[in-house]
Amino acid sequence: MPRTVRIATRGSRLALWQARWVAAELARLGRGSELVIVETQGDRERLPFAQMGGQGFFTKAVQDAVLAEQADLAVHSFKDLPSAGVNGLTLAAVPVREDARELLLVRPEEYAPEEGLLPLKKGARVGTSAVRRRAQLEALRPDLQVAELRGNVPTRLEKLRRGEYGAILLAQAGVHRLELDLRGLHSRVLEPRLVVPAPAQGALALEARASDTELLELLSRLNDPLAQRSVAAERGLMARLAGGCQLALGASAQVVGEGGLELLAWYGGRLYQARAASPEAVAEAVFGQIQAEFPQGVGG
Ligand SMILES: NCc1[nH]cc(CCC(=O)O)c1CC(=O)O
Repeated sequence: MPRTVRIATRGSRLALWQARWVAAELARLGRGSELVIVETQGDRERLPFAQMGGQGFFTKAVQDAVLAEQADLAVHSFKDLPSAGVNGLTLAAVPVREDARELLLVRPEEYAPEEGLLPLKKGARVGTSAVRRRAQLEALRPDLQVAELRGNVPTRLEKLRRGEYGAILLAQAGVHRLELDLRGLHSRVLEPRLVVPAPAQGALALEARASDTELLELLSRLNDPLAQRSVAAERGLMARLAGGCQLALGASAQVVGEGGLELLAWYGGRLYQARAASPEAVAEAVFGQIQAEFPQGVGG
């Protein structure tokens, strides 16, 4: 009998949904699993992200559980994972990706389809905690009042329903996976050219110990090459800009033609785009464009 795989995950509804999805995929491959729930710094502290020190608030404790052999497999929202790898762990698979696009949810009284770029009344109060979302919203619609919003996906929706915000901007993937009830709200999925999603948004990262060859071999069967290549391009750009989720960077890659990649990025108030044959080449091409635009240096 092969051993049961212990899956380390955060305890949020979305994280549990994702871990259970991986458990179901493992069951499909004939392997049993159990969940090991880990509380992370991001679950304990409710500070705005910009005020939290370090990186990997949502991922480090989950990785530590695998390194300490309290679990075998870490399941993360890929976009929460810092670019720097962790010694002893390997990215084992990037499964089929959910919709990577952003979703704007609007209360009826703030909805204004005729307002153009975003269907929001002038001066609407929009909730988000991501520096990237704030920067892109302010660039698109300087009239908006962007307000800090923390909490898990269902909590954010609850705060919108209570009227604390006129609208919120979040990942379509989380709302989709949790099948949240959006009745009574206007919802608009935003194309990447309008609001560029975070690198790796909608993708999962499956990490295991580098020494666990038996599990790495099993997990490789959950890898989706299209998801892996698009994420590699987006994160390749993020790594070159030396940033984590605190960086106001949007990046969205598409596999085009015969395995080529197109990468769209938003950084410092403008859009960039390139096509190339590999994730590394397309990340390098867009990085070059950004460097040319910011000769004093980028990142930080
Ligand atoms: N930082 C929180 C986070 N991490 C992953 C997701 C959504 C799911 C995903 O992108 O895969 C979210 C919520 C959000 O941004 O709305």
